[in-house]
Amino acid sequence: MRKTKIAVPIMPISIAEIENFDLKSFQKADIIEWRIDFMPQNLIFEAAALIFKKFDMFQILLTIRTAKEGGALEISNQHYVHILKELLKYNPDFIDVEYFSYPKALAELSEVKDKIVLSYHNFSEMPTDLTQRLLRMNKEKTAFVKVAVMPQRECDVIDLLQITRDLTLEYGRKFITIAMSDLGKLTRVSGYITGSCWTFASVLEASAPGQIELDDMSRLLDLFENEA
Ligand SMILES: O=C1C[C@@](O)(C(=O)O)C[C@@H](O)[C@@H]1O
Repeated sequence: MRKTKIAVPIMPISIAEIENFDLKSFQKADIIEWRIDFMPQNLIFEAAALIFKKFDMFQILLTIRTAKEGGALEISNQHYVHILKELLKYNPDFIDVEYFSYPKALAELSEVKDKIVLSYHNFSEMPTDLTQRLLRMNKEKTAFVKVAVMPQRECDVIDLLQITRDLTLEYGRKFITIAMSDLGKLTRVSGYITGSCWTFASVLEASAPGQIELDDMSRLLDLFENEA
């Protein structure tokens, strides 16, 4: 039984693109991450009805990756929370909330704290205060805490592996940590060692540097996590 869940981001920019997704391509995924930030805002709620219907056999993570954290959308706190609150009617399994960029959002979504993946993304570096950030996020007692950072050197990757293991031993399996780019690829398949409980893999296109294609990811996790 695989330990690490595989999340696959989808980034449709039109209704037709949603209708054309081939579900067979996603069979090995556990979670579908809808990257809402790619969808034209006037189509978000029409798209939601289609996505929750089409991917009803998967767990669904809602993510608005804002421009503040490497995403495609400039958005106010009020609008960020409004969209996420409106989409609650589809009963998503998980909701990504950018903790440091939208500090008011968590309190405004507190009724669904058990669905929240509290997140932090840094596409420039692995910040020296990452452990402090993770500890601060952990205190909010959300379902998961997720960071995706950009390593500049090998020791950044090794440090992230160690930080993840240490926090998991101390606070339990609730951390999702990723070092992006090719340099960081090891962190995407090391959950069996570090305790990082999800990984993100790609179908058709990657939503971040270093993502491994879903079929390869599935084979790698089977190799690392399933008893011979
Ligand atoms: O936070 C993450 C992780 C990610 O950035 C990655 O590196 O695979 C991909 C994003 O879509 C997702 O929201």
